[in-house]
Amino acid sequence: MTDWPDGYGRRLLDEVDSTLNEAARIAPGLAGPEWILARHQTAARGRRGRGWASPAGNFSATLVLRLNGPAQHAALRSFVAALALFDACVAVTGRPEAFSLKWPNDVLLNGGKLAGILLESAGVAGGAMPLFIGIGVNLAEAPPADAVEARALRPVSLAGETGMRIAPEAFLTELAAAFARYEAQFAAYGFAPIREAWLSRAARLGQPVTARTGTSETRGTFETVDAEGQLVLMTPAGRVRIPAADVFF
Ligand SMILES: O=C(O)CCCC[C@@H]1SC[C@@H]2NC(=O)N[C@@H]21
Repeated sequence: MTDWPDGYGRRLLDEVDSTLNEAARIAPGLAGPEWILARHQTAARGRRGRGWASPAGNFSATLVLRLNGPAQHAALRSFVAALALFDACVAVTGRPEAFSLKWPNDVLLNGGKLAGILLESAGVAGGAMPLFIGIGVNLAEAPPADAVEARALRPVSLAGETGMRIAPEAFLTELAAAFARYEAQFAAYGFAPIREAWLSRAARLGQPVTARTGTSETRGTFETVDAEGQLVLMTPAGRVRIPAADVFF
């Protein structure tokens, strides 16, 4: 059985608007990192202003962290969280080959989108930056395919793809333990080992992908992720580094 990691708090809510909103409300009173898990969210949000379906049975949580390091390290926590999510998925299913990571931080199962991460921050308070890592996993149910953009990957659920029913509380224990391990590695050795581990689980490495930023699109071969976490594409016009985008396969 996996132990809850030392130094991390947790609270369980029946219903909340969004665990990200709850994180912002409680952060000023927290002394250390805290996981907030909600059975149901009434106003969950996804990346780039999109909504996020959050029915009971799915995993909906936010980790509140206080960061003392350089501001650019905050965004790299999305790779730490994605790796932890990957490991938690493997821990509960025993199927490492079924999962992969899509830049910057989606978890795929059998090639469909299983989980997403949304990072938010709340400005500097007392020298430490509060960072909120919102994580949603379709443990029980996935939204219908027509609820996502035309070129987006099909949404999948863990139950639908594997027949396994995993309780959000059990998933949180695995995720919190994995996050604490990778966070300790990040604190000790920086981004390099996190980057290597992320790349070894990456979907479509060496293959053509399209990165969309606003209204412009860049098509190229997915070469790597650089030391700043940027997507590196080799295009006919040369190597392009992309700090933030939606990626389509
Ligand atoms: O668009 C994505 O891929 C990111 C989805 C993030 C959803 C999670 S669910 C818990 C937390 N609360 C929210 O309102 N959003 C995040």
